[in-house]
Amino acid sequence: MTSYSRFGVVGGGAWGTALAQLLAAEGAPVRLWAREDAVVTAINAEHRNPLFLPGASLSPSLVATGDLADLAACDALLVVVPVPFLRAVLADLPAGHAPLIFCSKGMEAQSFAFPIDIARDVCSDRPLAVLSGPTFAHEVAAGLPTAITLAAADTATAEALAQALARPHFRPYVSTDMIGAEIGGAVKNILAIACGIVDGAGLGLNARAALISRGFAEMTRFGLARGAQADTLAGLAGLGDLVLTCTSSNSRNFALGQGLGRGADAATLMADRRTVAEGAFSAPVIAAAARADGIEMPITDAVARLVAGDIRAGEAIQALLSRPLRPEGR
Ligand SMILES: NC(=O)C1=CN([C@@H]2O[C@H](COP(=O)(O)OP(=O)(O)OC[C@H]3O[C@@H](n4cnc5c(N)ncnc54)[C@H](O)[C@@H]3O)[C@@H](O)[C@H]2O)C=CC1
Ligand SMILES: O=C(CO)COP(=O)(O)O
Repeated sequence: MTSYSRFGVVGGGAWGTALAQLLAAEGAPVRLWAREDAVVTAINAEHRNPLFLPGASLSPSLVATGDLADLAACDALLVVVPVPFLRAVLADLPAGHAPLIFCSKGMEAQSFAFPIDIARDVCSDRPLAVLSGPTFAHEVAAGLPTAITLAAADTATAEALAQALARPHFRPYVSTDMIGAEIGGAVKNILAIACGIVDGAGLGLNARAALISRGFAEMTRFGLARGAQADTLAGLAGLGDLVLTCTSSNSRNFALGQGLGRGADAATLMADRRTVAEGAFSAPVIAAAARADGIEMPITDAVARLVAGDIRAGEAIQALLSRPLRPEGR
């Protein structure tokens, strides 16, 4: 079995930093590329990332760089760049054949591409994998128990990467369903915004449970139509992550929804934010992709219209509640 020991991480936000720390915690050398000079300096000088992962102490074996060329010698790269910026960063990667493991959760505007599709366009000669599941960055950085889906095109690659990433408290479950893992993560971000809206508007726990179930039905309809496996959507990368981020204001998507539910407008909530709420980018994209495919996604559609500022939370809730009654299986 191929083994991987020199990991590089592309992206110095909360999740890239937490994954780099996971791999470097026992002293293994890990290289992390960050876009911000302040992140590179803080990681190398103080072993911290106060911009994106405040409170976490990082291993001295984690070394940051602002130059992607410094990742050329790595034998596997975790790519943790928000999807809207992914294509540009991939185009600047040094040439090589190291596998790319995609950890971002979203769909690109216009192209309707998931990270794996973007990689096939930009750097088709590398093995590709997806790492996705219920994984708050600060918990992984703190060494708390976590399980996650690791999907690759073939079982041998998925098993080799899972073996290299596994730690006593970090358990990757192997899959060959990359599209299922990508769709689970991208759609749950949108549904976390919806659940935050319900919470912010004080609509109660019954409403939240209804949204999680009906949201999962949307995720499943969209996923199956694009070739995802039902087991993946019902697993860690789908339902598992949906439950995590629909029930905690530690989720940036949920917290954004809470603001919308309290009546703030999306533009104000989105202005000047440094951290990402991928669901806000993905909602209009996935809503449009579903519409083009004739797939009903009313919750996703409502979040897309709210984020665009076309409607306020009260109107979105009213529209969802007044939809015609229907059989549960649809
Ligand atoms: N934070 C978390 O707990 C988890 C996040 N994710 C996913 O990981 C991805 C990255 O999220 P985080 O690390 O949390 O980000 P973050 O919100 O902590 O930081 C924002 C990131 O976006 C980058 N960025 C901003 N503008 C950019 C540009 N023009 N070009 C390239 N990069 C730019 C910043 O450098 C920074 O790395 C997202 O898709 C998110 O859904 C997945 C699992 C857990
Ligand atoms: O994806 C996540 C945990 O699995 C993080 O969710 P947020 O991006 O909503 O914070």
